[in-house]
Amino acid sequence: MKFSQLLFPACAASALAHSDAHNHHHDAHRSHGLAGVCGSGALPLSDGESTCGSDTEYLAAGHNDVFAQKPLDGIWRCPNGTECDYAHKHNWTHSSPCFTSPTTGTEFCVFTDAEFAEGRGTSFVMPARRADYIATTPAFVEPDRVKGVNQDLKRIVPAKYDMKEFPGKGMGLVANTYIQRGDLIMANTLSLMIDYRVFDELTWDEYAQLQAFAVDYLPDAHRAAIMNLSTHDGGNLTHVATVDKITATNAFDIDPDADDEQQDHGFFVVFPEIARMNHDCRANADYYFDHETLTQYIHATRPISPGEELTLSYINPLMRREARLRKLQRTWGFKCACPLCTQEAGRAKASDARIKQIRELRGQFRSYKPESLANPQMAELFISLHEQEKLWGAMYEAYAFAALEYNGIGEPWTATKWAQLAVEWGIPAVGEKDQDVIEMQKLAEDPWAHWSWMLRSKKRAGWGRKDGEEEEDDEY
Ligand SMILES: C[S@@+](CC[C@H](N)C(=O)[O-])C[C@H]1O[C@@H](n2cnc3c(N)ncnc32)[C@H](O)[C@@H]1O
Repeated sequence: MKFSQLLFPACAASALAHSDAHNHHHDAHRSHGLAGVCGSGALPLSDGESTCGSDTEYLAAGHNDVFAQKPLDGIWRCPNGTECDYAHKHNWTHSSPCFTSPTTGTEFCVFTDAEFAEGRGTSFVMPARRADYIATTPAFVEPDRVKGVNQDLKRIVPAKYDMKEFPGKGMGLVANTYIQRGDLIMANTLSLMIDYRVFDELTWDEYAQLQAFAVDYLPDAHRAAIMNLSTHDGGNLTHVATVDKITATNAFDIDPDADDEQQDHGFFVVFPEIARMNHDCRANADYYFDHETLTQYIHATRPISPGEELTLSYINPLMRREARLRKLQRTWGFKCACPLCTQEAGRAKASDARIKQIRELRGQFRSYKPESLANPQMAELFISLHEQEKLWGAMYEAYAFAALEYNGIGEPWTATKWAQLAVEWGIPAVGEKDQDVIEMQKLAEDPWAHWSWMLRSKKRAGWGRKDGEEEEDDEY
């Protein structure tokens, strides 16, 4: 799931898993000026337009290369100094209007490629340099990678769902067939991607205009699908204000990819078909964003019967009932009436107690200090608590912790069993490129060679420590 971190010790080569705020329906209401999903720390390397060195111009290069540099002699050079001729700017159908931030001098423009993904189109609101970087991803340069992805505007395979009205919730999606756990329900390339900085650095008039242009430049059917989306509470608004309400009600927060130089600035992203899914604290589907295909994937996290509503969790599901109700009311403006939020007091209390215990246990698993109490029995309890709580989207994480705990005391076969389950449940929930999934694949392949092998035992016994050396304070 996207709300926790399955953290591996800092000493291990494995990268960290998802950030707390990774790719979810936005839970910080941008118009209230709360920090966006990715914060707004100073950048080591800012936009080319504003702080690029005077003798060097940076442009996005091939997606695996970082950036090519153009010195004054006019020869494109890759970061390693060799000449490269692939640096280019994307040929956008539209690349205006623009507004400049008075605080940082960063210029934000609308960029639309109406031909993207077989003519579905896509729009960005961000600095030119960032849009050009995104246009070097495989979704743009290898169009076959996104061929047939969007079924909603050009359907050639039957939909697994219908749209219908749900009393008190507006429209929603309902399964029209039996869907197995792990099945793909739908996928969509992004329609509108907004750099979160615009909400802090531009005025409402400016950023609302940019959003409206970005929507208006899209091909007609696509534009109509966005303009039909819910504004949550309706109202008689101008076109610009309507678009702003639509993005606020329907956008997902998405973190930058690992190669994006502007790591601190996340995105606000709209996928109109996926946005029809309503919230449930124990959702039957989960989502992840793939930066190579610029596609959001939705998979079933448990078996779903025809007639069941298809749901996503808009918030971190590991919150107490009261906290969930408050968060959904404050950010989304509705009183949660999902089965978990409306169960009778005794069961709600028991659920809250399980959630508390899950959070405590996770703290133990994430620590590799000798005093951590984590052990395989606690990991088995962790799995059971996830099952009792119906946290299907997070099961892979529970299996992964069990794999690490068993491997950590030198039980390779049980560790492999849990690692394989983590992979099997992780792929539909977070995608095959997710670092946790990759780590579990490595563990299952060779538990003895994995960084976690005997790590708990070693830490507790103080193995590998020289006399007088302090136990390092692992930072997670
Ligand atoms: C992303 S949209 C979901 C689709 C929307 N129902 C529609 O008609 O297009 C989010 C909005 O749907 C409504 N909504 C989603 N989940 C809900 C729930 N569990 N209970 C009540 N309203 C809900 C709220 O108005 C929320 O602001």
